[in-house]
Amino acid sequence: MSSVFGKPRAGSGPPSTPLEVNLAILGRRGAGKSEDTYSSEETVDHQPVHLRVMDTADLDTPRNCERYLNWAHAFLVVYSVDSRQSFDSSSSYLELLALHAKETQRSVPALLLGNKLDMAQYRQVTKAEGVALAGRFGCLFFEVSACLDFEHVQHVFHEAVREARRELEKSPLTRPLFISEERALPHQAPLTARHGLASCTFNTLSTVSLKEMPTVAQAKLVTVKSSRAQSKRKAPTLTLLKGFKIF
Ligand SMILES: Nc1nc2c(ncn2[C@@H]2O[C@H](COP(=O)(O)OP(=O)(O)OP(=O)(O)O)[C@@H](O)[C@H]2O)c(=O)[nH]1
Repeated sequence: MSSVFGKPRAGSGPPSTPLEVNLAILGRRGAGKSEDTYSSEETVDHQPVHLRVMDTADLDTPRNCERYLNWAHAFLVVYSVDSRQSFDSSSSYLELLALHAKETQRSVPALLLGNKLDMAQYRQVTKAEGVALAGRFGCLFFEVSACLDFEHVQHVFHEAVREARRELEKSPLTRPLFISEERALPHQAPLTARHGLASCTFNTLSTVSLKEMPTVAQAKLVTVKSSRAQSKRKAPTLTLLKGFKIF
């Protein structure tokens, strides 16, 4: 799989052109996903990758799913190994993704991730259960500790990129839909991208419409931001995304 990366492909432009990958992180609140939308320049198997990560913040079940279903090239479904509820939710997300794939005839890879492995003494979900759930939906499975194991978390993100890329190569003409419109709630000022990606702004989203994804120069990446999320971002939590050095 890794040999695919870093090699120029017919019709794919110069090798230095970053591969653009949208990754949506799904899961019940508290699973350790963090909560925000980020961009990051990564190198995966010697190839530059412009990775956009949309972290969602559903309370317990999937909601307002259109914002990521048609946007993502890959999904990371996260639960916490010390939370049975979060595991049950991850099952709902995988079912949702499977249904969407069936309806749209578009296969988008999903990876199942059991987080908080450092809390294994409080496990409510066995590794075998994670493996079985992933097997049911045909996705890769990992257990990690976002707090303690940066390398492994990075590996998971890179695996997601590889999976996304493989699908993109299979059907390069199938471009994902893109959430293009937003209407910020009054009194909530837009947040600017931490890494200065001019094409991204992070605002509160109240309405969405879907279009074909524009080129990156035109792109305006938005996500749902709750006021809770905005206040949370100041909290010094150790999270998956922080572990991934997107900050
Ligand atoms: N022990 C442990 N705690 C973690 C780990 N990852 C995240 N946490 C903690 O779990 C709590 C929830 O993390 P968040 O990143 O807010 O989880 P979330 O899934 O985004 O949840 P919401 O923000 O509520 O949507 C925080 O206190 C984190 O510090 C981990 O690997 N191990």
